[in-house]
Amino acid sequence: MAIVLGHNRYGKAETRLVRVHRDGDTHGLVDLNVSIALAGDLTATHLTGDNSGVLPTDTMKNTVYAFAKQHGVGEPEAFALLLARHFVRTQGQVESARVSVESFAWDRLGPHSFRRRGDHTRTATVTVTRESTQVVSGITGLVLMNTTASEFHGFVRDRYTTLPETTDRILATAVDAKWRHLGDDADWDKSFHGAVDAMTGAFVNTYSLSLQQTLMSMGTMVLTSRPELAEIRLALPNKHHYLVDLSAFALENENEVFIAGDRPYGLIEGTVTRDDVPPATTEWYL
Ligand SMILES: O=c1[nH]c(=O)c2[nH]c(=O)[nH]c2[nH]1
Repeated sequence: MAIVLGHNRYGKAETRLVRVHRDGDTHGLVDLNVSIALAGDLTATHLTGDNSGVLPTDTMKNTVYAFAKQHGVGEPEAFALLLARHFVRTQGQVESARVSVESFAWDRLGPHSFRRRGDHTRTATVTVTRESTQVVSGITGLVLMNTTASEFHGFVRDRYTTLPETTDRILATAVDAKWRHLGDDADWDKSFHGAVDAMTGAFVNTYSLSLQQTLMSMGTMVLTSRPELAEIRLALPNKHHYLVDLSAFALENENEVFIAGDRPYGLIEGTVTRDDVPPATTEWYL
């Protein structure tokens, strides 16, 4: 009996690419998850660990980011073809390259502001006692991004701080918010949509020096435009987008090619309150 190697392939899975196409102040946005699998003569590495025919998966990831800079990113099919043909053309030992792309759709909110398409969840929690009624409305999973108009600098530096200061970064978050109503007979739909529009508008229109500042601006806009609301609690994950260092490939990255980070993420939380209203009757945001 002989044990033999069967079908095999390898590659880099789930390279998260965000490509910003800058046309002055107006930006385009492409958000992809790219997976690459190469197959061919890979017997040696499996049988003896001879890697002379193994293009590192790390290189495949780099190629995704470098091609995004060099060629831009249009339709997912076109970008996948570009990558797959490159690996087959340049690597003689590669017989087949499979490139799979997931493309996340974003709707435009402004020249450089976007909302990720897809469902967010509207929430409502009411607490009734013999003495009181409390209505709390909210939203989760409202994903927003500004591709510029966001800076972060002047922060504390200690011996463990490596974060560079920036005057131009992506600011992205998935809004998780709850807000407390003063009464129990509002026009709930109108109030909900008004609050969401106010939050979204504040995110889009605030030139941000920190996500904390943006949080305050969102809460303030909701309370100033919705007199039926007493306070709002916001939990904003800072969905980090890391600038890809393309200098090893003699390419400049002028805030165009980003790694969409998954975790860890910053989590900025805060309550914004009107100071002339009765306090909550329960721990309303838990
Ligand atoms: O807006 C931000 N606030 C922070 O507190 C923080 N911390 C960090 O690393 N990046 C950021 N960004």
